[in-house]
Amino acid sequence: MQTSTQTSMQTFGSRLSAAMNQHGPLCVGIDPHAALLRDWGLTDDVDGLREFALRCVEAFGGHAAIVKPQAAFFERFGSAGVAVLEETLAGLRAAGTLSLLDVKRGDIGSTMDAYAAAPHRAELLARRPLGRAHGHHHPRPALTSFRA
Ligand SMILES: O=c1ccn([C@@H]2O[C@H](COP(=O)(O)O)[C@@H](O)[C@H]2O)c(=O)[nH]1
Repeated sequence: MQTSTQTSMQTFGSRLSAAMNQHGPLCVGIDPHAALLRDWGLTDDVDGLREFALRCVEAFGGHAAIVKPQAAFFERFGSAGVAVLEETLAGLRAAGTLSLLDVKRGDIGSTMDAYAAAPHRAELLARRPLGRAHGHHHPRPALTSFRA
């Protein structure tokens, strides 16, 4: 058992390498979009989100090299969703599992839809679109939400 000081003294690369040696080279995504919550028999609200995320922590914590929650699908429920995201990250850390938080604001359609659904209260939001290689569909949900 390592202390947190010993853990923080290791480079991220050496921790990832050790985790991959132990669990294999799999990065598991947590993408709780509305259709997936429904498929799992959960409600598309913050309670359903929390249940989904905690099931993922239970399933993957201690069993995968690294886990990647997609922030968009938590942020769409505002600060309550962000609290679930924090709980998810804390759960992974407690299980000794590395996490990679995906917060890219210029992304594929499904995550841009979720970012656009987040209840921001600003008049404008700065975003950086993906490059041409990823297609041009991504800014549209955000533009639509802010036009409303
Ligand atoms: O180049 C990419 C493409 C997607 N992602 C992330 O993966 C999930 C979406 O996975 P799907 O299998 O398409 O549902 C989402 O979190 C994307 O941000 C990526 O990181 N890089």
